[in-house]
Amino acid sequence: MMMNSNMSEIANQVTLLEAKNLVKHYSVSQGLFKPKATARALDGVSFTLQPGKTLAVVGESGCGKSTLARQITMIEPPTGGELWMDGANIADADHATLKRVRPLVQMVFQNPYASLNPRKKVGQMLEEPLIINTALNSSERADKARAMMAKVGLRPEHYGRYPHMFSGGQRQRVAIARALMLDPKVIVADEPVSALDVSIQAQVLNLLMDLQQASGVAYLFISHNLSVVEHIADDVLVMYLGKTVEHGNKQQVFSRPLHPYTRALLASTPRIDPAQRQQKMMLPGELPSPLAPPPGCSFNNRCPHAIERCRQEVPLLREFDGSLVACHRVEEIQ
Ligand SMILES: Nc1ncnc2c1ncn2[C@@H]1O[C@H](COP(=O)(O)OP(=O)(O)OP(=O)(O)O)[C@@H](O)[C@H]1O
Repeated sequence: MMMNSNMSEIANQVTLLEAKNLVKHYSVSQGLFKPKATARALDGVSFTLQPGKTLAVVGESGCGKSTLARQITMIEPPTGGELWMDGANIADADHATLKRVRPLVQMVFQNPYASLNPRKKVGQMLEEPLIINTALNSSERADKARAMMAKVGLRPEHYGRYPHMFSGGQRQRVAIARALMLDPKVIVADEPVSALDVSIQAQVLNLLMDLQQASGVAYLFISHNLSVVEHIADDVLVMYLGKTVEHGNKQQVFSRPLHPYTRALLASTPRIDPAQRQQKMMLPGELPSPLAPPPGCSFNNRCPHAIERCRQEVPLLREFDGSLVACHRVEEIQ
C-alpha cells in the first residue's frame, strides 16, 4: 500500500528513540593486588520513546538511572546493546553521526544552582547552543533567546541578568529554556524538580507538560519521587540493580503494581489520595552492590515472596496483564 507523505511522516515519528538491551559496565579497581571487578550499572535495558510522551524511570539511588541518562544523552558510549535515534545506532556511530544526532537529545539536571554558570548572563547561556549548532547571526540569536524566555515564563527583559538574580524555580526555567534552544526531540530530565521547594515543583512540572504539548518533545523523566512521576508520566519503567523489573503504563503500574519491588516502592511513597494509600511496607535491607549482585533474581534477598527458584534463576522480562514484569512468581502473588 502506498503511503502519502503525511502518513509516512507520522509513521516515522512513532518512535523517536529506541534502546535495545542497553548495557553499561564499569571496570572498578579493588586495590593494588586484586583483579579489577565489573560494576553492572546498566544490564540490558530496553524501551522506546514516542513524541509528546513521558517515560519515567524510577528506582532507588544506585539502581542505574543516571548511568542510563548518560547513555541516552551520548555523554558516554554504552558497553553493549543498541540505541537508535534518527535512523542511526548511536551506540556504534562515527563522530559525524554523533555530531548530527547529539543536539536532538538535551538534558535538564537536578540542581539549577549547579548546572548554570554563575558568571554568564542568562541570554548568553541561551545563545550558546545556537552559536555552535546554527548559522544565526547575533541579533537573530538574541531574538530566539528572548522568545524562549517568554515561552518558559521568564521576562525577556531579564535577558542580561545573572543566575543568582533568579529564584530556584526561575533558574530551573532557564535550564529548561536552554535545553529547548535547539528544538530537541528528546529531553532527559534527571530529577528536575527535586531540588525545588514543594510549592514550586508543580509549577515547573506543569511548565514541562505545557511545553511538551506545544512541541511534541519526549521526556525521559528520571525520579525517585513517585508522586512527581504520577503527575507527569505516561509510562513507567522501574529499575533495580541495572535491570528493568517492571515496565507499563502509569495507570496500570500505580493502580496494580505487579513486581514486589514496585509494590514496596509505592508503599513507601506518601500518596495524596487516601484510596490509593496502601499498607506501609518499607523496603528491608539495602540495594546490593552492582559488583556482586545476588544470583538469580537480584531482588531475592529483599523480597517477601522469594523461593528457591528466585535464588537460582534470573527471571526474564515478560508480558503479564498488559505490562512487562521480571518476576518468577508474578502469577501467584497477585
Ligand atoms: N563511573 C563509574 N565507575 C564505576 N561505577 C559506577 C560509575 N558510575 C556509576 N557507577 C555505579 O553504577 C551504579 C549505578 O549508578 P547510578 O549513578 O547510575 O545510579 P542512580 O540510580 O542514578 O543513583 P543516584 O540516584 O544516586 O544518582 C552504582 O552502584 C554506581 O556506584
